[in-house]
Order: sequence, then structure tokens, then C-alpha cells
Amino acid sequence: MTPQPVPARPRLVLASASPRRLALLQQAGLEVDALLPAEIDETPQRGEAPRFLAQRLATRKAEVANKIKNNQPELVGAYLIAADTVVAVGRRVLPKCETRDEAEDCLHLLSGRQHRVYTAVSLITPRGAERRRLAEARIRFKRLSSAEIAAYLATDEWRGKAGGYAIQGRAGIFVATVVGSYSAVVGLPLYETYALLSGEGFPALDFWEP
Ligand SMILES: Cc1cn([C@H]2C[C@H](O)[C@@H](COP(=O)(O)OP(=O)(O)OP(=O)(O)O)O2)c(=O)[nH]c1=O
Repeated sequence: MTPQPVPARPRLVLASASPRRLALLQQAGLEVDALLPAEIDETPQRGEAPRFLAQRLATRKAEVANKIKNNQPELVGAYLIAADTVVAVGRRVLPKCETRDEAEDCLHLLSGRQHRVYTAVSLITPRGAERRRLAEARIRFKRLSSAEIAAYLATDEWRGKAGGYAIQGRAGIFVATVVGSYSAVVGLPLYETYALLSGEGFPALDFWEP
């Protein structure tokens, strides 16, 4: 019997600078061949609903990174994934916090109430088609005391995080309930990402190591 050729593993590009997104893909057994972060303007448009903002920014990141990808011969034929996470209280979009004051404002706003996290994923297929999905989670924080807010601000874990917290870190103790996709809150919804990839023929399970 002639040995069957081993199929080439399709390449996967993650258009992100977020270590959380990479870690989530790795957790799911999806090895990333290249990281191509896309620098884009993330300013919301006037009156733009949070879910549409997440979708628009994920698509934009994917498009920008795909142009870079197409200039790299070794990445021709790769699948490309980008994502964007938006935290919102009602229609109000919370910032991706870069200063302590911003984070403090967010924590006061989130204290004792419910908010939503939207993460949009955009896939660009090897043929250049775009596919997208949106995942959502509803989260309730405990009422935060001044001491809790001060202690959390001192950790610096809020830096660069939408809404000024990271559920996967110390802020996990503030989260009373999560309804919806936990991985969407961390930055990349695994169910939706897998659905997108497998729907476009990416053989995700074939590459799971035992
Ligand atoms: C709410 C929440 C957000 N985040 C993070 C996920 C995202 O990295 C970040 C939201 O910012 P994004 O603009 O979605 O992503 P990013 O700038 O970090 O990375 P890139 O655009 O290069 O892909 O907030 C957490 O890590 N945990 C949380 O609980």
C-alpha cells in the first residue's frame, strides 16, 4: 500500500497584539503561525451601538492585517482571525483604560450593576472572503467598596483592558454572575471562532496533539 501524503497544515494568522487572544487559541489547540497586530483608530462613531462598534473594529483589524499578510509570500493561503472586545453599560461604551482615572471611573460605574461585553471575531478565508460572528456576555459585579477599588487599581491589571478590568485576573472575585461566553469576555469567543474556522474548512481537530 502506498503511504498517504500527510495533508499540509493550513496556516493561521492572528491579527492581534493581545496575549490573551493568543493564549485562548493555544488553549483550544490552535497553533498560530504568525501574529500581525493591526493598529487602527478605535474611536466609536457618534451614536454607534456597542455591538456594531465591536463588529466594525474587528472587521477593520482583519482588513488591515490581511493587507500586510498578502505581502508575505509564506502566508499566502493562510486563515486570518481578528477580534475586538467592547464593554458597555447600556449604550455607553467604556474605554480601553490607559490611565488610573479612567479605570477608577469604570469601576465605579460597574460596581453593583450589570454590564455587557461584546466580542466580535472576523475571519478572512484563504480566498479572501470575510466571515464574522459576535458573542456577548452579561456580567454582574458585586458592589465595590472604596478599599476594593483602590486595591484593584494598585494591581495595574486594568491597564489596556476594555472596561478597566480583567475577569481572568484578580477582578474575578468581583464577578457575581456571567451569562454567555466567558472566553468572549477574555477577548476571543472560542465557540464562535471554532464555528467560523470549521465552517470555512479549517481542520481544527486534525491538529490537536494527543
Ligand atoms: C473585559 C475584559 C477585557 N479584556 C481585554 C481583552 C482585549 O485584549 C482588551 C480589549 O481591547 P481590544 O481593542 O479588543 O484588543 P487589544 O487592543 O487588547 O488587542 P488587539 O486589538 O491587538 O487584538 O481587553 C480582558 O483581558 N479581560 C476582560 O475581562
